[in-house]
Amino acid sequence: MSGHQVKVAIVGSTGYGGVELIRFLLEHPQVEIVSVISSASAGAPITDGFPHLTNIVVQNLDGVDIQEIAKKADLVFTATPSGVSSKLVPQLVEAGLKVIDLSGDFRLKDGATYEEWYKHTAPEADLLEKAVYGLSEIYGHEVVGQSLISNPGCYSTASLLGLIPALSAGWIDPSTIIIDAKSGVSGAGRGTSLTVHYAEINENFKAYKINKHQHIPEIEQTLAGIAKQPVTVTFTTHLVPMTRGIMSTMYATLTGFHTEKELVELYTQYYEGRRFVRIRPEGQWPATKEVLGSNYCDIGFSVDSRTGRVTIVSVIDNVVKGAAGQAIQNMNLMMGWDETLGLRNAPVYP
Ligand SMILES: NC(=O)C1=CN([C@@H]2O[C@H](COP(=O)(O)OP(=O)(O)OC[C@H]3O[C@@H](n4cnc5c(N)ncnc54)[C@H](OP(=O)(O)O)[C@@H]3O)[C@@H](O)[C@H]2O)C=CC1
Ligand SMILES: CC(=O)N[C@@H](CCC(=O)OP(=O)(O)O)C(=O)O
Repeated sequence: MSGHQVKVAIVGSTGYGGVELIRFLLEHPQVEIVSVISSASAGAPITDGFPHLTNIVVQNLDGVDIQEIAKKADLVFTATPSGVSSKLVPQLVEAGLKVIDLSGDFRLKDGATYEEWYKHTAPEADLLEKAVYGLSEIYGHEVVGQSLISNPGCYSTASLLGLIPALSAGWIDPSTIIIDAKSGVSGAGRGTSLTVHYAEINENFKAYKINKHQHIPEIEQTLAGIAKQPVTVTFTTHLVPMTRGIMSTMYATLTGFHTEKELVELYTQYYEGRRFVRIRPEGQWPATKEVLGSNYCDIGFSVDSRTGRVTIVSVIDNVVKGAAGQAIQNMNLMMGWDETLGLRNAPVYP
């Protein structure tokens, strides 16, 4: 497909994930955005809700009309809530479109597990089977040439990229993993709720969904595939009064004696050639601002010889590597392009 522009439509283009897709796709050399779609604001200019796009994006928002989308586009990003994607995606697939879904609806292979954690009706089993889980650095080879990609969760991306090399090498005991994760409030989407109300979150720091977060089964499913045995994790999420960024701080017992230098070498080797994962040298840990606005995941380590545990710190921008950026990375892989196309910007600093 590399000879011509791929025509892309975005369902959910009035949300944070959708608007971030637009920002990156405007710079993508192989893509033309042919339709930006909203269920609530069809017919209005996108600039009504997003004046920062004035003069950059001229399109009016289209409604959700599968046949119209199929006439215009080759590929669709569904940046829609869980429970919405499960209904839209089958129709888009049926219409012959390539689909990259940003919601949690197609990540879990077992429909009953999905229904337990998401409280929505699961998609049909054949589509769950067909959807490729697009954790790009780990399963990018499976994404190539596919037509339905399920983009990973934001917390899951930061946590899994930080854990997989050590687990895969057998260096950590899979039964001892604890993930302590924090997110900026854009992770909750653009819809207003009391949780993200300024007066509730400003100068506040709170844990939520402890042991109940919907990314737990996604993380466990993936880690079990790597460890080739069932894995359970303790997972706590927190809201931080900042706009973007996720930090997953993770703890696990080492199976043998390994130094920080060895961990740096293991991870550097594991992610060799993967531009978007950056391993910090010994004694350095990443901060969320060091990946802001970029598709990078930065990872650092500390080994505690007193306890025999390793601490792994992994950071991403939730809206980029945790959503729109990784979705575009998956489109690049799906199409057989360089995975970095449209995503080469440095983080925003300060
Ligand atoms: N924000 C983040 O950091 C991350 C988000 N995600 C996931 O990505 C998806 C989008 O998230 P985000 O952008 O933050 O969410 P937002 O709440 O900001 O946006 C949701 C979008 O979905 C659209 N929408 C809602 N209902 C429907 C419907 N019935 N039909 C069509 N479109 C609909 C809304 O458009 P309108 O109301 O105009 O119709 C809006 O554009 C979600 O599944 C989320 O869980 C995943 C990882 C990270
Ligand atoms: C801060 C915040 O609320 N973050 C969201 C992130 C999850 C998300 O975006 O939903 P998916 O399950 O589709 O990945 C949450 O914790 O539920």
